[in-house]
Amino acid sequence: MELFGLFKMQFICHLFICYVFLVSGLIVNFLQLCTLPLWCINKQLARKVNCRLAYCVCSQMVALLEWWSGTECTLYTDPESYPFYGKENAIVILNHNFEIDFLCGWTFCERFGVLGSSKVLAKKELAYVPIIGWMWYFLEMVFCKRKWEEDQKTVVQSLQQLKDYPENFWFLLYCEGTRFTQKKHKISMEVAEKKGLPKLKYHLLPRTKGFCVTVQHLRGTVTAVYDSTLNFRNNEIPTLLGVLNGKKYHADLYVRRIPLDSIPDNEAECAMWLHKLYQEKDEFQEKYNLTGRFPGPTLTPSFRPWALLNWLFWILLLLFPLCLLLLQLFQSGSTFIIFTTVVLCFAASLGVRWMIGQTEINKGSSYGNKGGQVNNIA
Ligand SMILES: CC/C=C\C/C=C\C/C=C\C/C=C\C/C=C\C/C=C\CCC(=O)SCCNC(=O)CCNC(=O)[C@H](O)C(C)(C)COP(=O)(O)OP(=O)(O)OC[C@H]1O[C@@H](n2cnc3c(N)ncnc32)[C@H](O)[C@@H]1OP(=O)(O)O
Ligand SMILES: CCCCCCCCCCCCCCCCCC(=O)OC[C@@H](O)COP(=O)(O)O
Repeated sequence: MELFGLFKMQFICHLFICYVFLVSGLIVNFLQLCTLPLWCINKQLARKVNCRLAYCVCSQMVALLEWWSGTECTLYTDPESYPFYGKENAIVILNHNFEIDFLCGWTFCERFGVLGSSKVLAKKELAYVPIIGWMWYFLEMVFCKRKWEEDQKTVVQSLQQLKDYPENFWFLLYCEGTRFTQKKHKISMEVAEKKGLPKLKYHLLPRTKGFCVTVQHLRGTVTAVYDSTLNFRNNEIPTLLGVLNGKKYHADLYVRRIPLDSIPDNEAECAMWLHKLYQEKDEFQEKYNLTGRFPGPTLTPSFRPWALLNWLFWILLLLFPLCLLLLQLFQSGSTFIIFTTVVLCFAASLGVRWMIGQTEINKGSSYGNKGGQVNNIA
C-alpha cells in the first residue's frame, strides 16, 4: 500500500479531521444563531447568509469524499437536460440503499453550485444531530415523523415557506422512506402484492404521500423532477468510515430530468405515476447489474476548488489554537489538566462516532419493518 494511503488510515488523522469538523461546525451553528435578529430585518439576506454558512459545513464532507478518499462520482444524463442542472429549482428522487448516498448527492450539489441551499424531507430524529441537524433548522429543512396524520400540516407549512426562497435549491425525497434492508424489502413487497402492484427487486415500495404533497405545493416553484438512480461499481458497499479511512469508491448516478408539468396533480394519479417511476428505476438497476453501466452518455461536471479551499481554511484556522493548547498542556505538567483533556477528547470522539452511526444501515430505524394498513390501488 502506498504511504499516503497508510497515512489516511491513521487514527490521529481521523481525530484531527473530526476536531476540525466539530469545532468549525459548532462555530457555524453559533453564527447561524447570531443571524436570528437578521430574519426579522431582512429575511432573504438571512437565508442567503445561512446558505453560505451551511456550505462551510457540508463542503467539508464533500472534500473528504472527493479529495481525501478520491471517490469518483460519474453522472449519466442526456445532454439536453444538463444545462438546466443548478439553474432551476428541482425535486430530486433518489434510491436509498447506500450509507453514503446523501454524500454523493451533496457532491453533485457542490458541482452544480446548490450545496448550501439543498434541502431534504428528513426524519425528525436528524434535527437533533449536533451540527448537521442544528444547521438544517436554519436552512428551513422539511422534517417529518413519518406519521402522516401528524406530518401533513407541518410538511405543507414548510413547503409553503420555500415558495420565495432566494437561491436555487434541490429538494431531495427518498420516497422509499427508509434504507433498504432485506427484511424491509420483503415486507414492502407483501404490501405491493396486497395493493396489486408489480414487485420491485432493488427498491422498497415508494411512500407516495410526501411526493404528491411536494408536487402540489411546489408547483410554480420547482420546474422539474430529477429522477436519480445511484449505484456503485464492482458491488462496492461504501461507508462513511471507509471514506474517513481514505477508501476510494466509484459511484454512478443516472439522472433523468422530467418537467413538472408532465406529472399529474391529482393525488391518486400522482401516486400511480410514482409507482411507475420506481418500476422503471428497478429496470435501470437490473440493466446496471448486467452491463455495469446506466443508459446514455456520461457528462460528469468537473471538480470545483471551493470545497477543498474551505476545508483548508478551517484546518489552518483551527490548527494554531490546537498547537497552542497542546503546548500549554504539556508545559503545565498538571496531571489533572492532562487527564481532563484526554477525557474530553475521548468524549468528543465518542460523539463523532455516534454521529457517523446515524449513517449506518445496521443502526437504522424499525420504520418499514411492519406492513400497516393497505388499500388496493392498482
Ligand atoms: C444532477 C444531479 C441530480 C441529483 C443529485 C442527487 C441528490 C442531491 C440532492 C439533494 C441533496 C440534499 C440533501 C441531502 C442531505 C442529507 C440527506 C440525509 C438524510 C435524510 C433522509 C431521511 O430522513 S429519509 C426519511 C424521511 N423521509 C421520507 O420518509 C420521505 C418519503 N416518505 C413519505 O413521503 C411519506 O409519505 C411521509 C413521510 C410523508 C409519511 O409517512 P407515513 O408512513 O406516515 O405515511 P404513508 O401514508 O406514506 O404510509 C402509509 C402508506 O404506505 C403503505 N405501507 C405500509 N407499510 C408499508 C411498507 N412497509 N412499505 C411500503 N408501503 C407501506 C400503506 O399501505 C399506506 O398506503 P397508502 O396507499 O394509503 O398511501
Ligand atoms: C470532514 C468530515 C468529518 C467527518 C466526521 C463526522 C461526520 C459525521 C456526520 C454525520 C452526518 C449525519 C447526518 C447525515 C444524514 C444521513 C442519514 C441518513 O441516511 O438517514 C437515514 C434516513 O434517511 C432513513 O433512516 P432509517 O429509517 O433507514 O433509519
